[in-house]
Amino acid sequence: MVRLAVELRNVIKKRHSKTIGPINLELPEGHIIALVGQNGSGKSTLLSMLLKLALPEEGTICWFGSSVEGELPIEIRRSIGYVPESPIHEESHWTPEEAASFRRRWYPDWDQAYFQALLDEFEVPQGIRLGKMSKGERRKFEIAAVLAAGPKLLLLDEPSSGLDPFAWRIMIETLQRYMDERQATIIISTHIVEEVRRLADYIILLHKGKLLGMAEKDALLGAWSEVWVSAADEAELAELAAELPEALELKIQTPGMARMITSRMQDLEKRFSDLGIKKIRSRILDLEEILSLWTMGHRPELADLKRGD
Ligand SMILES: Nc1ncnc2c1ncn2[C@@H]1O[C@H](COP(=O)(O)OP(=O)(O)OP(=O)(O)O)[C@@H](O)[C@H]1O
Repeated sequence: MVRLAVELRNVIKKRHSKTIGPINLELPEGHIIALVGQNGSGKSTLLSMLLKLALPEEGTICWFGSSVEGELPIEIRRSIGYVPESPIHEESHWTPEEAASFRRRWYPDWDQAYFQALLDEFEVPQGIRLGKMSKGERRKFEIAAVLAAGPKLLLLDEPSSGLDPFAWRIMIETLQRYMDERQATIIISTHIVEEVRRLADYIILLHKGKLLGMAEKDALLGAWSEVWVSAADEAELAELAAELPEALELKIQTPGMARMITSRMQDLEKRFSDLGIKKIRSRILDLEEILSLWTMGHRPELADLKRGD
């Protein structure tokens, strides 16, 4: 049976005129889950609710199988690591070493050697105040410090914002290794499709406050194709449309050639040969295009944890 790190049931958060939710989600332990969606879709709000920094108006959230009334108990709070979109000001006058000695007192599993190794690998300058660091240097400190506390659940709000490509690669490898070695659950909000492609086991898509679903990344990759076939004119296009229920967004692209997209390429290929339709070429859509199609309403097959994914 799949163990859940977090479960949300009918969770609704009202933000002025905007409503985030209802959100129903089961987030499995030991996986990396990417939270994607356009600006303002509710990603940061969802992460804040997972820490009880924002409280939903409706619904319930369970952490590691327990729902919690009031504040998060200290043992649950300590098992969650959070890198917010903007760093907290309270630590800005400290050096990395001073901030670490404070955090060390709060997190019993703090691993100083791991913290130091990550600072070295990221080349975070030491001896200067966090508030004086560049955005990327501060981000690297935050990632190192959150991992050193040994969380079971890691909430990362756009963690790579400000990182150079070298640091970005270290971050990707570090998170992957951390998840593999500790069976931790990592929820990462991001706009970077390459990050999703490299890291995510599952993808959650939010759009304008609504949850569009959670899908397995591997099921999404390769799910959609763009296909071009010969079609003389609009009359022939209408015939194609009637004969090819698997084809979506069918239109004449250039004289003599029609373009379509499909999530049922094999069925379509068979139909082409049955009907004598001449395929000119096809290509598999990339993840960015698939997420855009999903946002526009072309829902993929969603993850079904009970099926044992
Ligand atoms: N503290 C707040 N008070 C009122 N409204 C808020 C607050 N925080 C966020 N909102 C609103 O809630 C909606 C969701 O915001 P949120 O920050 O969760 O989106 P996001 O998906 O993380 O966006 P981005 O990609 O830009 O970081 C937005 O319309 C935003 O204006």
